[in-house]
Amino acid sequence: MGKSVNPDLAKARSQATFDPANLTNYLYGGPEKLRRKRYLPAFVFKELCTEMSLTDLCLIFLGLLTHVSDYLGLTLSIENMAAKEYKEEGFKSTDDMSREEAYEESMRRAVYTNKRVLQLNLQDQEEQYYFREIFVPGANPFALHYVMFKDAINTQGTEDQIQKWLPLAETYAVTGTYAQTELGHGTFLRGLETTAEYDVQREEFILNTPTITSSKFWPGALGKTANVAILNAKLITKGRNCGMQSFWVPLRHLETHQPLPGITVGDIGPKFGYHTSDNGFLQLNRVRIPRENMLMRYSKVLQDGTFVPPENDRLVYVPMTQFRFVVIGRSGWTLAKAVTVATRYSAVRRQSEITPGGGEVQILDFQTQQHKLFTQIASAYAMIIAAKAAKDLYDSAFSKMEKGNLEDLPMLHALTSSMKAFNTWEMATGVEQCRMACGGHGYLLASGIPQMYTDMVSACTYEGENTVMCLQAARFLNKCQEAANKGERLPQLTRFLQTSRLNISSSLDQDVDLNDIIAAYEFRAATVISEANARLNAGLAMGKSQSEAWNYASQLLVKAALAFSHWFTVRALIENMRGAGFDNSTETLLLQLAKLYALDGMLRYSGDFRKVG
Ligand SMILES: CCCCC/C=C\C/C=C\C/C=C\CCCCC(=O)SCCNC(=O)CCNC(=O)[C@H](O)C(C)(C)COP(=O)(O)OP(=O)(O)OC[C@H]1O[C@@H](n2cnc3c(N)ncnc32)[C@H](O)[C@@H]1OP(=O)(O)O
Ligand SMILES: Cc1cc2nc3c(=O)[nH]c(=O)nc-3n(C[C@H](O)[C@H](O)[C@H](O)COP(=O)(O)OP(=O)(O)OC[C@H]3O[C@@H](n4cnc5c(N)ncnc54)[C@H](O)[C@@H]3O)c2cc1C
Repeated sequence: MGKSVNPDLAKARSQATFDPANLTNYLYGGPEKLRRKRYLPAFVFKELCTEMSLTDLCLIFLGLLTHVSDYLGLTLSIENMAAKEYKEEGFKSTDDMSREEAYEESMRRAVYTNKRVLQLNLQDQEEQYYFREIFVPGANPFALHYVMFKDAINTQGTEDQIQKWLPLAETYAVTGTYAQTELGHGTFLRGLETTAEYDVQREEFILNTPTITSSKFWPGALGKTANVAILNAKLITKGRNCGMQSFWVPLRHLETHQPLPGITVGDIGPKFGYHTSDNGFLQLNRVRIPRENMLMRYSKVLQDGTFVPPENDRLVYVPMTQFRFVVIGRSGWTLAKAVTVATRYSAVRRQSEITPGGGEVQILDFQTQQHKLFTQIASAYAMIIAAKAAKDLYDSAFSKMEKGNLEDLPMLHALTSSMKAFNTWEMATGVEQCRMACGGHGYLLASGIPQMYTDMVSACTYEGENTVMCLQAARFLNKCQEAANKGERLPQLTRFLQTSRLNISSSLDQDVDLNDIIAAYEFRAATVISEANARLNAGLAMGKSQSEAWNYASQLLVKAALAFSHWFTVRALIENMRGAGFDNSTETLLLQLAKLYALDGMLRYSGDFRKVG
């Protein structure tokens, strides 16, 4: 039975000047990926919410036959799925639940999806994500398990450790978390106090949180869900502090789920959002783990306690860099969801008149409403497309790193740090704009937008607080500026510092040329980076130390990192829209959207652009 679509919405859709399928296929990576994305959740959702009749099964089976090559496994597993095992009483909204009930509801759904992902043998990370996102729309109690816990094993573990631990994680024989942040330190990792002291007699590490501030605090799933942690601690061996290392630490008994001896663990309490994630605390009272539990891909502790340092002590940070890419990508999709809700609402909401007596109009007809929403549609596209461009850079750099070539690590760290800050701040602002564009109904939890905000705005804090991440990127940009000042060769990504010139051909009465837009953003970034460098050097000239001069210039350094990210985003958007092979009508529209995004950015940062002429 087809759902009836609101006539205003149907009318708005009928006026499209392009075929949405072209765009959807592009965004999801092609018709095949799109079909899988649509099919899997819809199929299993049906399994959840209705009694699966034999007729249903036959229809589905017949329907699947047309894709038998892809879905044979899925089809066959449907047969054994007919059992009532997955009959649920349907989904209950968590909006009216207590935090405890909401956690349990999310846990029920997450366990269900974990089982189905295994039964359907979904190997593709994206497909797993689509699947889970439909059933556990809020914070998933297994979020850390899916991402950072497994990534840490894969990137920090030896081959033997990966062979031993990854199957346990993949089959949920263990449920993991990534425990790094402490009550006293989240940003300043060199300040972490948890220790892992090597006992050469018993070839074990003794893990200890010696002070209240050293208690692990914030890790997701620590409160109730996880029974193992990848835990970061200061390694001490032969009396020497060897810096932060990662360890596989059992937390709870695998059968009883009770905390193990020496472990005090629990939930940190209510939060602004992420209510269905049990962020917790952990205290370790001289807990012993075998030497083999240190993740030793890059650094090692030999039986006699000798520490073998990594080739680059930043490699221990790779799981954070990897997860920053996830955040960069998901920020655009989060905004895309919010602006879809707000735009649809604006097509069906009739309020006030434009022409007196002319009757109430769709609020989408107000230019102010269009400005609120179309700029956010453009921003969502920009972030999604820039994230793809950044990921391509990441993949090529990461494949070099896996062969031992670490030359791109600084660029990668700078790119992930600045883009994570830029995208999450833009996402937070954009989602809130979409909420307000829906008036009172945007304030209802039923709109879905408030939870998107309260859950996802935490991404401005976790995985590297945004200001700190901008300053990290600024370290790299400032070094490049110093090299540019000396006429030295720069990494490809920052060569514009030496070449950018302001030779804009567009004049105000012409339709702006896209190349001029890229040139303007490039020149703005080069100018702001150069100004930050000049302020730093002015601080040094005033007799300040390097660190005092850095602090003196830090506000400009943050601006430099954001201007760099903005340029990277505008360039990626325009270049990808031009080169994507769309039909004329779609390409015209997308380039119009790219111009809207870029010109809106110039208005929002008009100070920078006026200053650079
Ligand atoms: C809206 C979208 C949401 C999407 C969500 C997606 C999915 C949902 C699922 C899960 C979400 C749920 C929960 C979220 C989980 C969150 C998990 C966490 O938060 S884990 C904890 C994260 N913590 C941090 O990120 C800590 C940040 N701090 C640091 O990284 C460091 O302390 C530092 C700020 C970088 C400072 O480091 P340090 O003091 O050691 O050194 P510096 O002197 O600053 O730098 C030295 C040198 O090292 C380089 N460097 C630093 N880090 C890295 C790195 N990662 N990679 C490479 N290089 C690095 C740095 O550049 C310096 O180099 P140089 O300039 O040459 O000297
Ligand atoms: C929802 C959520 C989930 C999380 N999940 C996990 C997890 O699973 N595992 C985990 O280990 N951690 C987790 N965290 C912790 C998170 O990683 C930290 O909160 C984050 O790293 C920020 O550290 P902090 O809280 O100590 O803030 P602080 O660093 O204390 O930041 C406070 C202020 O100080 C400023 N500041 C700090 N250092 C500098 C500097 N050098 N220069 C200028 N300004 C500075 C910041 O900009 C900020 O304005 C989570 C946090 C949240 C909110």
